[in-house]
Amino acid sequence: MDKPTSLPDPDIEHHTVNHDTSQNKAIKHDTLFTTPLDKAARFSFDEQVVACFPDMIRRSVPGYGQVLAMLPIFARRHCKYRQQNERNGQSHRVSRIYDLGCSLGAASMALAGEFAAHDLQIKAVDISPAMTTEARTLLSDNYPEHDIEIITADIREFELEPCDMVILNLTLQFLPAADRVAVLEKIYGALSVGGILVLTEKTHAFDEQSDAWLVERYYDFKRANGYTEMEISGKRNALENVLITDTLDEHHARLGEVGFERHLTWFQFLNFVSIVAFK
Ligand SMILES: C[S@@+](CC[C@H](N)C(=O)[O-])C[C@H]1O[C@@H](n2cnc3c(N)ncnc32)[C@H](O)[C@@H]1O
Ligand SMILES: O=C(O)C(=O)C[C@]1(C(=O)O)C=C[C@@H](O)C=C1
Repeated sequence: MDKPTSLPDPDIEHHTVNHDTSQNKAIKHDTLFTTPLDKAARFSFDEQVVACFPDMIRRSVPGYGQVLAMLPIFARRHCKYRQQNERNGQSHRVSRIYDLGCSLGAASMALAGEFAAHDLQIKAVDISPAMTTEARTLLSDNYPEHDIEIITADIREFELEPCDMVILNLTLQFLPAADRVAVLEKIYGALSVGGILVLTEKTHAFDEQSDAWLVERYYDFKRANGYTEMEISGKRNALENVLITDTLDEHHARLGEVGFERHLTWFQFLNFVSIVAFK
């Protein structure tokens, strides 16, 4: 029997793959780590990663599609059209949402797909020009009527306007540990009362044995999605000191420290978690 190349993920087709095929671009299969690489080579969000990113993230992040699918559901409850927006010379009220570390804009697309164009203003920010160039094309091709701005910037230096929802989907883990509090403080300061931060991260467990079990089952997940031993170890090396995980407790402690009174883990799949923090 043929081995499956990926585990089924009920929501993923709708939220990522379709958007790429809509512009008749074949999604490149992730083959980045199929050949031995220089051990010192670091993972970076460059053109090569951009070309296969939808396939890579779908096969590498357990629950990615489910998390994206819940974003518009959370937005309906927490975005109350609080921000004033100028468009076509007219002023009206919208909900402002930030997608920080947007990559190809999958979270923004999940939101745009479930909201009328005039209800949302989305600002999607990423430090990688390769990502934002492609995201701009994808978003404008798929949602030409929506108010979505794709910005190339470092979220550590980027100023946030008042907003109702902030998404940090697998982004905080790529910031130097020392910079994480300041970014979360800025987000807390920009959110309106009633607004939310959705923080999704890869984590490690404090207890070594539990962590070893989670990591091994995560590699099993990758194997089941068609990755070879060489690909798994090549990516692990490349991500070392680039993707730096915290424990779930550290995330909650930090959210409390910056001012969020209530924050809860609403999703966990192996070592990947998503937290919602309420202002
Ligand atoms: C795993 S990807 C995020 C996936 C994306 N949020 C999604 O839902 O598909 C991490 C992204 O964070 C971006 N990033 C890393 N450091 C950043 C920074 N300081 N400022 C802005 N973006 C950053 C990377 O360029 C990369 O595109
Ligand atoms: O492949 C891994 O080990 C991962 O941790 C997956 C992960 C992530 O969590 O951000 C790492 C890099 C790519 O951006 C896509 C996903």
